[in-house]
Amino acid sequence: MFKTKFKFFKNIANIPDPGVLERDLIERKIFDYSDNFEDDSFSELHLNKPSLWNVYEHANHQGLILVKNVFTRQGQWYWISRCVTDYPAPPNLNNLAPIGLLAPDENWFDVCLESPDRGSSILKKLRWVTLGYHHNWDTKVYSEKMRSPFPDDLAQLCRIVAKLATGWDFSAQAAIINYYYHNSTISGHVDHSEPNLDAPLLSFSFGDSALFLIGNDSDDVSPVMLKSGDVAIMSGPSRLAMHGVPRIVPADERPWELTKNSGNSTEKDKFVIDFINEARINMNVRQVLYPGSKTL
Ligand SMILES: O=C(O)CCC(=O)C(=O)O
Ligand SMILES: [Fe+2]
Repeated sequence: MFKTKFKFFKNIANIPDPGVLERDLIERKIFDYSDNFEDDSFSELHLNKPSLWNVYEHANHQGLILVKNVFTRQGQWYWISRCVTDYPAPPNLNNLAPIGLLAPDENWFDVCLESPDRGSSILKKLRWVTLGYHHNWDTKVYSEKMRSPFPDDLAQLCRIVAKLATGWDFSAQAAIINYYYHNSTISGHVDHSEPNLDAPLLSFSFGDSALFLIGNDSDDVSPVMLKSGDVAIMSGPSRLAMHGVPRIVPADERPWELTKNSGNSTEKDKFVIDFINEARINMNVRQVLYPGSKTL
């Protein structure tokens, strides 16, 4: 059962060797991109040339695509900074305002940077931020009344990655930014809130690694290691698979670090580096609507 495997892999002593995990990944080609995208968007979004990307499909989970080497080092830094400094700002929602730890008009990052006392008490309490159509954690139903603008840069990133890795014309309309610390987990679940369940779900990992578990049937639950810069895509037969993260694993390298940040970095940069050196960030992006629809 998923729960049994989840409990097993929660124990860091049971993390499989990298070689064992990689054995199940089958190399795939990227889709044709020659005339789809401007070269400029690759540099603006800090992406490596697609010829440098490594695309895999999981041998036991058709439609679970893993893409590596998508981002430059600058790119990892850029997206981590967006998630730490910008995306927690209103009108995006977060887990701290509903429990009174932030005012609705406050950005978690500003409070952490400017009010050290309050900041230290909420630093590692930020667990999620939602963008676009806000995920409703109680009803799991999206609503037009709970929608704010979706960031252009993230939408563009998703359009390119989905097209090249799966061939889909993806429209990013909702995202959960998940923040994890050493003992954080996300238990097994299926993401089925989106009216359009044909579109893939895109998941970007930064910072510490995650042991990700996927699979519905007892003998078929597989562990996959998600490292900083990896993109996992749940598409086709894997779109509605049960999945979760039982274990955060300290990163064995820090591909987000730039030499510029090790020396005379700003207060803001220093905060971001200190945060991500002890955390994992996951940008979990969904298309909600069918192509051509503008509202629910
Ligand atoms: O953090 C991850 O890799 C998975 C997060 C997730 O499954 C979700 O936000 O629905
Ligand atoms: Fe999920």
